[in-house]
Amino acid sequence: MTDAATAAPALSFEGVTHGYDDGAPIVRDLSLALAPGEVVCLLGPSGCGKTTTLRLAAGLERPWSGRIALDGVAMVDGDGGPGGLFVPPERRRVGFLFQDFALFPHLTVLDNVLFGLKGRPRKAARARARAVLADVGMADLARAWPHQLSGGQQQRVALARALAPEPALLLLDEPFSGLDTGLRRTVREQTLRVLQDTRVAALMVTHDPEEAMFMADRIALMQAGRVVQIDSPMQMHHRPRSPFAVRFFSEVNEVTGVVRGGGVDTPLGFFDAPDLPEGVSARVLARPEALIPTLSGETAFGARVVSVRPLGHETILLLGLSRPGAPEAEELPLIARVTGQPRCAPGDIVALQIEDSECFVFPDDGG
Ligand SMILES: Nc1ncnc2c1ncn2[C@@H]1O[C@H](COP(=O)(O)OP(=O)(O)OP(=O)(O)O)[C@@H](O)[C@H]1O
Repeated sequence: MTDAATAAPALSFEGVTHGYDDGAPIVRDLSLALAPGEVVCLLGPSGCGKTTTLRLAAGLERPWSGRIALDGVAMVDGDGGPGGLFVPPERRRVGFLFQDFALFPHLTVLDNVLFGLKGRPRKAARARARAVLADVGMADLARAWPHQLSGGQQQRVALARALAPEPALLLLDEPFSGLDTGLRRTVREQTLRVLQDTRVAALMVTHDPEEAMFMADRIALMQAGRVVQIDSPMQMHHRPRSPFAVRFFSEVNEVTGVVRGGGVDTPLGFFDAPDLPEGVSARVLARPEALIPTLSGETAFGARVVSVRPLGHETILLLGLSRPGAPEAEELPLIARVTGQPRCAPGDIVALQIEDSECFVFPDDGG
């Protein structure tokens, strides 16, 4: 067995519930465990409780109930009452990286990193600060002031400062959202490399599915205070467990039908549904890339091209699926995403083929 399989989790939440003031709970009975060195992204819509979860791990909030442990050592246990265990933030070995970096403007890069190393012998602290600045590729700028640095460089210094005290866990809250698109990609890659090199476990909040897919060993998808699915990015993509998990990652086409003969017949064709009982209503979610339009192909479905939106290496097609004899106003609107630039134009009729591996069938329970 590997170390990761035998060691205590770097962070664990067991049945943690928390809210603010007397309001409804924001985090609900949440359980989650990060293996040593693992990067987990908390992903979910605005207000679902991601930042609250991070603040609970940091000790900035005391939960109403549940247990939180770092490296197997309890930090919080109990119902939040005076008798329960609660280790304050400064006594948890946790580093933070938040979106506005907040470097101290009156301290040099080196002194910013040294700030987190107070209490260590001076010489050892300087050696550690220089080593961690080298890890993030900022050794040459140790004497610079924050205002002399680009946004990406400032972010790397903030990362060095967070990692300098050798935290057991790094907490990142939307750390790249203040950066513009090109820089964000570069800083994201550098940050991931540093996390992998230092093997620190990290819990990162993001609302950007692409960022979570890129950064995470596992994605914890949150909805209304609960983790509704936790899986690797690939599992999340190939085996979404709910309509919510499909919809959160992209726009989707949705059609419904009733299960008959082991499958469901819909306007987009017949889909196998071996796990659903006969006679129940089912909902099929087809990602835009599941719809493959061709100008000449043989298919049961003809769709009218409503608009063509080139995105560079991909094109989004808005289509209208007609039923024989039905007026245009009753067309079913569909969205397709194709690689490159198709040769069709608005008004063309295209034949649609459906790629089943990008379609998912769920019971239609209104969710
Ligand atoms: N200090 C607070 N006092 C009262 N309510 C709060 C406080 N902090 C957060 N909330 C509420 O808790 C809910 C969840 O907030 P939280 O910041 O955890 O969500 P989030 O998923 O991180 O959202 P976002 O992506 O918008 O940052 C929101 O409705 C928010 O208004």
